[in-house]
Amino acid sequence: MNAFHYHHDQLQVEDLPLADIAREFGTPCFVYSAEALTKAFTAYQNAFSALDPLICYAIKANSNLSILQLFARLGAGFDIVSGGELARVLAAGARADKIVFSGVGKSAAEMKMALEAGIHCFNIESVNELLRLNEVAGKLGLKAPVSLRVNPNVDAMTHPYISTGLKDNKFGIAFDMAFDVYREAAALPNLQVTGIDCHIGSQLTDASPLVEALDRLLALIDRLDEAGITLQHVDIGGGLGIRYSDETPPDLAAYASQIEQRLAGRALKLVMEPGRSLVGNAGVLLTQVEYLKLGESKNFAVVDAAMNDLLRPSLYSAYHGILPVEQHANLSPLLCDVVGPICESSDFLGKNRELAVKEGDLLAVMSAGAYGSTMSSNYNTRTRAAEVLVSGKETRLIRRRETLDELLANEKALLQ
Ligand SMILES: Cc1ncc(COP(=O)(O)O)c(C=O)c1O
Ligand SMILES: N[C@@H](CCCC[NH3+])C(=O)O
Repeated sequence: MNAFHYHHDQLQVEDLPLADIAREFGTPCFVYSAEALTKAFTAYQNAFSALDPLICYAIKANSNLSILQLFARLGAGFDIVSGGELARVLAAGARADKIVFSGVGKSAAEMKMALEAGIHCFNIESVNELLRLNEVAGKLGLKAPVSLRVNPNVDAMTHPYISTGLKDNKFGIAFDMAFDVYREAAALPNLQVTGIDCHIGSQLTDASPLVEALDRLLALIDRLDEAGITLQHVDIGGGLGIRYSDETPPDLAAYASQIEQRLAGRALKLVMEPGRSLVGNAGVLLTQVEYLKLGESKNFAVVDAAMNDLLRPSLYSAYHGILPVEQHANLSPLLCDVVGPICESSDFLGKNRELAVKEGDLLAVMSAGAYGSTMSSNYNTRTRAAEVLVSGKETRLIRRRETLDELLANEKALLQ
């Protein structure tokens, strides 16, 4: 059964009505199912078990410390993109040697932090980054483990803003330049070349571009091997999509078997960086209808969550299902846009939805576990939402709702 399901007319998470959570913790509030998170992670472990991969959860999707801790306990490694994310995973109890560090703009200070922590490897995205890391490692008297993030120029066939593996994207080292950059890396004294990496985009609903990218990497790995540069791991990134409405995400077992076939007989450790597919459908954003506003050409359900809580609809015109927490059989549905209180026309969570709701009702914005709370902001001086983790009937507040005092503190202290 889906972790979020109706029991009679009540939408529940696991064994608990979402209405109970709203009553206890208020709205807007992110609610996550521990069971759904666990199932998503173990599905990866099971599908790829023959390869014994290092599954590095990409924490940009959801970096709540309790969620990181849950994954760490299941054996996850982590993919990070900043010193802040490094601090988070270490605070959650991650093993440093299971951390990979991606991103195009690593500062010297971030490199130092990660070197001192002893991470698994740096995914290097440019020649100048390579030179900087060599210098930073040299000053510390350390050798930095590196893998080059290669841009394979493969079309991920996803939204242009979240496509990362094409020539025009800022990410990775161009495929045709990669061989020479590897030779440069191998000649630098404070680096140890250990692997290769790519990540071509997010919310992929077809796995074939991922497999095509791997084929390109394997050809390069063979060429490097002939030149005396032998890699120990191949990191195939993340990117597997989830169902937001009617998409059919790639089948994990079928994807795993294609990877398995390609890695058979090779002494290469598999590393992966899934984000969305581990957390996306394990969370919802719970919100309350403040007003129903009936207009001439449009109706609106004005709710207490907004684009500052969940930016995806505004940023990518992304679709998220919106379900009433209590179903009313005798209420006629209203065709409306579900909008927040923010002063932007792009502040919507859903458009043209048929909802049988009245003021004061609760709504669940579905599939909000990934890129929800992590992309939230304080726009319009709105405090960040609470986050609650549910297991069976048990709730755990895993992030307190931000207070206005906390929000103002950094400025108040400097008032003249
Ligand atoms: C380098 C890197 N790895 C992994 C991910 C995780 O991707 P996804 O959430 O699509 O699995 C991202 C985000 O797209 C990324 O930029
Ligand atoms: N933030 C995006 C995905 C980008 C992934 C980061 N590389 C989303 O909500 O879909």
